[in-house]
Amino acid sequence: MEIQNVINDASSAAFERAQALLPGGVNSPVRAFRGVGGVPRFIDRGAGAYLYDIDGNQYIDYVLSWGPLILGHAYPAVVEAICAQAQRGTSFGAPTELESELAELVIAAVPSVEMVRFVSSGTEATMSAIRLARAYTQREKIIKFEGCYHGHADPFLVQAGSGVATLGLPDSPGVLKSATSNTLTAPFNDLDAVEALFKANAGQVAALVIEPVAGNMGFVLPREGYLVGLRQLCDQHGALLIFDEVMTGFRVAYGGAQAYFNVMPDLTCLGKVVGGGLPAAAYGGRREIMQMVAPAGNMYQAGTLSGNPLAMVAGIQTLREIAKPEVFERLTGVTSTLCQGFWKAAFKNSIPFQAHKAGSMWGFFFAGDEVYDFTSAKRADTVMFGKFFHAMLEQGVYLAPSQFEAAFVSTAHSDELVAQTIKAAQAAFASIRS
Ligand SMILES: Cc1ncc(COP(=O)(O)O)c(C=O)c1O
Ligand SMILES: N[C@H](C=O)CCC(=O)O
Repeated sequence: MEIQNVINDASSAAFERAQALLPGGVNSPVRAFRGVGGVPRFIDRGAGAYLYDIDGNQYIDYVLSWGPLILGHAYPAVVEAICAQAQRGTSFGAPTELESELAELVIAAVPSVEMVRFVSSGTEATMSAIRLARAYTQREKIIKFEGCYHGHADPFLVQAGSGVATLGLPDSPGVLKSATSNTLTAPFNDLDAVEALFKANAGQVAALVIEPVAGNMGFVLPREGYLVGLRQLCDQHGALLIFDEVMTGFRVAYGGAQAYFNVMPDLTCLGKVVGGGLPAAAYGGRREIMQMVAPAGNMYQAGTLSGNPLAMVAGIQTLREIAKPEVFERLTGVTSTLCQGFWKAAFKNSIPFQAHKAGSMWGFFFAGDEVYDFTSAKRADTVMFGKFFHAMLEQGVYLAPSQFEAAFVSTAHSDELVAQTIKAAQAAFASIRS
């Protein structure tokens, strides 16, 4: 194994300083490396597919800011657009034409979206979408899935994935029982469980919200027919279907998971790629439902920095670039090569393992049996994951520091970098065997 990145003195010092100032030394839990141990790398800069830490180590980055950077770090057209906009002002608190420009791109791309409202984070998007669903249906309950993560708003912090799963936390203290008493949960990929919930709560379910491809319990694909089945159950029971495409939007396909699987939700939440690496997110859907949002209607939702011009131009440039047909063809090919390469290397070392993908989003488990829900995801070997993660980090490959996260590729991940990553994986599997 070719070890490159073992010196992390500067990151260690920075982490010590940060821990005295910020809870856990970070501003979002998974970054703290608690799922894998060790010192989180403090980042100096990013360029293309690479991250550089403050000790001068270079990494091929498969986290990409947790998904947004589909063009890689500091993509020139995006940086130029942000700089040009910054010269003209960073925020106005008044409408700009940029918001309509990005809205037109979103509506053209995402098949079920006819109108859109921009917000600043995925959390705001999902929180607002369920408020809207409740207002529209005049019902109170929602169904979510074990291991799915929809941001940190109170009603969603029930059996949540991502950092909640990484840290093995129970549902969060501080969240009132009354805030979650209308949240029903079902296992992912189990239509019968959803049908039973609808029957037991007849006429009370406003919406079913799902990550159509789960990326916050690790990467888990929906089984054949599952999303169509959910669509049918929602129709039968008068509930709205909400796809949380914060992660999958513009990622598994340009039109998101709904285009990839050809299943249309009533409302869609977007984030990450839509802001091109700046804080923008959105919710949108059928015009008739979206017209309920204030000031067109009376469902209230607002934001000082919503539709921020810097974020709008970053989103516009990003979507323009990735709309080119050849982009997704290449991204999908690169992701397939990575998954196959990892899987073959694990197999060669007799390590129970699986890797899966959709478009430019992928993930893997140290598990021999099929992973199809949160329970089976939790059976995966997190100790092996931790060893593999560090073996890769030492060879200059930056993966998400938790088994319960997904991985991403960008247009900057060349065939050469992918080959280098697979070579590192071969060495990592060999080093962690037994
Ligand atoms: C599927 C999904 N929904 C919602 C969120 C929340 O987004 P944010 O972190 O921007 O609030 C995330 C990520 O954190 C996510 O992956
Ligand atoms: N899984 C989360 C988002 O997709 C990871 C981001 C975070 O919690 O910081």
